[in-house]
Amino acid sequence: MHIRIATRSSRLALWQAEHIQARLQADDVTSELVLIETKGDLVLDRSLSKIGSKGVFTQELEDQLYDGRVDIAVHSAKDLPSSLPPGLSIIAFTEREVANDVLVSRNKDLSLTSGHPFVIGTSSTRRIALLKHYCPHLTTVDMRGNLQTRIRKLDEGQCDALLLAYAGVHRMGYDDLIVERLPLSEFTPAVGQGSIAIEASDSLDPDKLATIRRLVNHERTEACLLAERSFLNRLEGGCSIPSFALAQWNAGQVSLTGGLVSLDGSEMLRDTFDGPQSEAPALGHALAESILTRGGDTILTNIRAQL
Ligand SMILES: NCc1[nH]cc(CCC(=O)O)c1CC(=O)O
Repeated sequence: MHIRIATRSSRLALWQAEHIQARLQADDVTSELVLIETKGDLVLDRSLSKIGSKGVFTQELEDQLYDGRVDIAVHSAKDLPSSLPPGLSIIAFTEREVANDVLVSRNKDLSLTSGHPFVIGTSSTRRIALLKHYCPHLTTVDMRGNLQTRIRKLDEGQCDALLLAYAGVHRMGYDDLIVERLPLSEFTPAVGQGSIAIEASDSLDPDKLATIRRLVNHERTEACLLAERSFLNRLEGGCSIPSFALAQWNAGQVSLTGGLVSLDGSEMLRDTFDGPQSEAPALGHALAESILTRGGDTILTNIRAQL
């Protein structure tokens, strides 16, 4: 069996695609990578929320899936919109890496809780809003580009620290620069953070589908991500909305915590729902309903007006 894999060409994307290749190789499946640039890679002078929330890092890969030029596309699960274009599905999720956000700096003394002001580079609306809520003494500067670019900007002095996903920092070998791992209870990650998702056309050969699922999919992570993605889907939020959610396995059940924070950090809504694996999508829906009825709908309306 031979699998053609579409991937972005950033170092992180290549690491992830090669990780999938290694998984497939365990069963003598051969594969090749097809490197594709996306709008999110090419347009670096505007924030993601201004480029457009949906499919900024995925659309050009999806075009290849439709054409049948590739069998699968490999993405950070976090970068995949909560509803996919017709005819495309996620067929597998890898076991989630440590999901936390981390503070990255050359200065080991920096901490979000020290009370000392400093400047954090990030372009994520979620991270900016959470920082405004929990750490109003800190300031942020816009920082886009891949991980290597951001670390260069850090070294040039454009900021004192970066706020990043542990998963990407670790995969790129920058663990030495981690000065703090942020608590999941406050800096709850973005939906999907830390897992790698495999996207395919619904017309993918069933033998390939079964083989890829067997070699790559992690069932518990899949249940957790179904819960998180159902939450995001109900909020109709892409990566431009400061929502957050993390589902975890707890005594045989899925426990989903998530919510929404206003852009200025002043309003914070959170809730937790637990249930059996089979009800994972319903948990996401219930969480979204809770957040929306408690004022989340107004927060979302305001956010959409401001972006
Ligand atoms: N938004 C970009 C992005 N998409 C996935 C990751 C990291 C890897 C992951 O979370 O799986 C990152 C960088 C970051 O947020 O620090």
